[in-house]
Amino acid sequence: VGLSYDFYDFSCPQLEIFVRQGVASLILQDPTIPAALLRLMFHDCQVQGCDASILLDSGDSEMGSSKNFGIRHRMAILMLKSVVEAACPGRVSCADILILAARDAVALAGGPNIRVLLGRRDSVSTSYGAADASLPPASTGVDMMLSLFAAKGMTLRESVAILGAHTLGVTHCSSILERLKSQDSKDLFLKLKCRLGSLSSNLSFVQNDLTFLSFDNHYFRDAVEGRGVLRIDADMAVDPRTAIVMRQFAAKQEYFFQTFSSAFLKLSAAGVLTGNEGIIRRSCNSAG
Ligand code: HEM
Ligand SMILES: [Ca+2]
Ligand SMILES: [Ca+2]
Repeated sequence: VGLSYDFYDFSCPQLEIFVRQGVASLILQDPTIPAALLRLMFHDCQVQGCDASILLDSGDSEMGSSKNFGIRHRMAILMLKSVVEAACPGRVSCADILILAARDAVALAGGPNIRVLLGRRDSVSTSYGAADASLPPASTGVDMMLSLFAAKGMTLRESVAILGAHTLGVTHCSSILERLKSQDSKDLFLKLKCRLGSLSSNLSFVQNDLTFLSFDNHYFRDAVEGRGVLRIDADMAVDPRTAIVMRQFAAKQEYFFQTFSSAFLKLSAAGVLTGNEGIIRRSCNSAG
């Protein structure tokens, strides 16, 4: 696809060190940063590929889509870019910095150390309509999830593994209103956590798993025991296609880590701009 492991070996040999150290120092200020960076990567890659389109601040910004509710810390990438830009001016794309930051977020939160391909270029434009059409709604079920990730070349187990990203971070109660209103007893624990009254508040939230600051396989253990937070988390534990894989990941963290790593590579390489396509933005929030 035009991506390679050694893309910046000559043009910016210290790149991976800059990003790793930058993410590490951000985590000292806010331990929930890894969750934000990992979701940011998914929401970038899902809309016209991993091209840093989510960072553009034009009037028509992707952030205007309600599907991007809860996206945090886009500024972190702008900060990392300014560190990189000081040493390697005009040479490193925002899209690659975003992928490296997400990869480092996973590793620094205790997950696998994923080797990623580099050489992506940044988009010159985007639209919030594109984001609205391509991002999955909070109510996504197993069928839609599987076709979404099959389109990225993922196998069934890779699709289940990439959802293991929900081992990090939080879900706002306003994102699970359907489950909070249902009469189903399996949704009771969420009602207790969100407490009626503040249901639609943007301020109340639940942890995605018991260890929401650590990248581990607790997400799968929780889901298998009926404590999945989002509909997709809960449904994957009972759908016969995905339930077996969920139980395997719950039992064996190393197997989850390996499968997550190959899924991450596929997500981060799908539909990217390379070569002379796109540009290298000087500042990540504007196409210049
Ligand atoms: C069908 C697929 C998916 C759906 C429907 C989905 C949906 C959601 C929703 C609704 C939230 C909560 C937002 C909020 O209320 O603040 C969330 C959080 C999150 N998602 Fe997903 N997601 C999906 C796949 C993914 C993937 C593939 C990744 C990463 C590779 C990911 C990473 C995250 C993370 C880390 C959070 C926590 C964010 C934070 O704490 O700031 N998700 N997801
Ligand atoms: Ca994008
Ligand atoms: Ca966890």
